[in-house]
Amino acid sequence: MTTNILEVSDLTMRFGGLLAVNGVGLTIKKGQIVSMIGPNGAGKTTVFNCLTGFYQPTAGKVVFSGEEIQNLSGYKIARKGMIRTFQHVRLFKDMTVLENLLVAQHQHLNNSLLAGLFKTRSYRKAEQEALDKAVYWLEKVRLLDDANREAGTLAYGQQRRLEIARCMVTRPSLLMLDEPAAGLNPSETDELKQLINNLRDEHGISVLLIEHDMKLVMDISDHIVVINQGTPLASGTPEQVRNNPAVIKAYLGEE
Ligand SMILES: Nc1ncnc2c1ncn2[C@@H]1O[C@H](COP(=O)(O)OP(=O)(O)OP(=O)(O)O)[C@@H](O)[C@H]1O
Repeated sequence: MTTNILEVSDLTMRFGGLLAVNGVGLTIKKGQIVSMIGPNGAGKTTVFNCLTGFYQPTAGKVVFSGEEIQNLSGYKIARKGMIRTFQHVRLFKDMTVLENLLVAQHQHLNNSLLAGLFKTRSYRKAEQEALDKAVYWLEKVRLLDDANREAGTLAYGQQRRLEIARCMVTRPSLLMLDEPAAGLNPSETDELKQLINNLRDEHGISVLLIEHDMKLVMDISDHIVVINQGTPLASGTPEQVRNNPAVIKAYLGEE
């Protein structure tokens, strides 16, 4: 049995004349934290969009939990356990913090309209489980005291944590975070690092991270993939990537 949760090979995405992603490959083993780095416009978010079904890749193969998914819709891929956040926070800002987590779970529940109307026993049980899970994750991301606040009134760092909780209530096996540290101060970034490590260590989650904060990337990653102008440039451990002259020139040298 494979220990790889994700195997991507020759991933290519073309927008008209622009080759945004050109033959990218990456592998994530179960329980690994893998980061994808590269200069602005390198194609990182486009890779995310291809993996999660927002875009249909022009070419390439994506195997998730042993199954090819490159032709599936985003909805089906999410139900298989690949869940992402976005570069810019996307919460239901007029709903409360708690409601955000309940809505996320309803999108994954299989209850019929009739079961909801008549509030059957199985419906009530599912509702209670959803509530318990929301409370569990709110505690984990230190937002339980804010459960009844409108999500839009939270500080930015709290909104970022709520986004992660919203992913986690759907029980993903692969969590994909698009620049989760953007806009966070150093102590919030440190807290984020602990949270991501905890998701892996206590919940067995694999993580794919896009991030520009090099300290976070170097501290947290088991493996790093570097892309430049859509093309794979290097991959390896943080140590190997940090010392790779091509990476230093293309990316770190820009800092
Ligand atoms: N829907 C689209 N249509 C046309 N071009 C696109 C589209 N999405 C992305 N691109 C282009 O693809 C290239 C890669 O963009 P992408 O956002 O994936 O880079 P990135 O590495 O995530 O950048 P950043 O670090 O700045 O977020 C860019 O040239 C971008 O303009």
